[in-house]
Amino acid sequence: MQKIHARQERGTAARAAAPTRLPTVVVDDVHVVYRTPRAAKAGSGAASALNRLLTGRLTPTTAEVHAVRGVSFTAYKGDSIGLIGSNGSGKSSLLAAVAGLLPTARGAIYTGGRPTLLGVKSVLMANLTGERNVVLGCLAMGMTPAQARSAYQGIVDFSGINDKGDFISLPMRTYSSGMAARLRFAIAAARTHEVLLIDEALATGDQAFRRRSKARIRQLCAAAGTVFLVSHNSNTIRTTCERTLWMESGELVMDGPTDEVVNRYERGRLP
Ligand SMILES: Nc1ncnc2c1ncn2[C@@H]1O[C@H](COP(=O)(O)OP(=O)(O)OP(=O)(O)O)[C@@H](O)[C@H]1O
Repeated sequence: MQKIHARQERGTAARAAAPTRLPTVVVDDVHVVYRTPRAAKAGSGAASALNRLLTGRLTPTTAEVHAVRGVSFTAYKGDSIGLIGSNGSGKSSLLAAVAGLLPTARGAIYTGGRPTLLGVKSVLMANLTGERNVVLGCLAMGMTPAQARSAYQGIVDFSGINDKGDFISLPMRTYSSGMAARLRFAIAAARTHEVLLIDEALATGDQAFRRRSKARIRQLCAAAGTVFLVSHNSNTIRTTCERTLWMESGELVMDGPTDEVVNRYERGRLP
């Protein structure tokens, strides 16, 4: 993945001019295609499937899913961008491609900083305690051990994990999916990110946590970066994002001010 090197305007003329918006992510005609091996269809009954397994005569073919189809947009520093669309429309695939975790079949993605993807599926270590995961997460984000120690209590408080007992000293596998999502978000939100990509991580939190995370996202945007938020909750998108991208069948069907885009989406009206 290439990087954008934002031009530093230093001249007097540049200072006098209207402030330029710095691009942080440029997505240019991007396509994402999954290729998954699958057994050939010949004979769909249980007997022939068993026969193929026993004889080892499985004929592999490749299934292709064209998840993202020619998407282009530019995100700027300070943008908070919602990503909406029906199930399977390609939102998570697009975010994973922006994060550099999925290759693009065609097109290019340029980012001005290292993107951080925070998703419901991103892994914390299930057998380690919440406490250990907080420290490891901080170190993984580039903090020094001393910085991790000083960030620790703030992260635990923000996550609300210990509100009803000492859960932070229990292994992560004992957490509900909502608790794990809250801890993941609290760890990621402990430092500013040039580009933060959040995939449904807020949806599982309770009211109080959602309020805290929305406020934190606004701070993160103001502090420096660009935040992308995938959510099926229109209200979360409305209160968190100023701009929204609407995807359907892998294509970007609308990109504009959140109210405009979400209103149309809720009425099911493609532009
Ligand atoms: N690992 C994978 N292998 C093959 N196909 C995949 C894979 N992940 C996603 N897909 C397919 O890519 C398409 C887009 O999926 P994606 O998860 O990006 O959509 P989404 O808009 O995030 O969906 P949702 O709102 O349900 O989370 C779907 O058809 C899905 O089946």
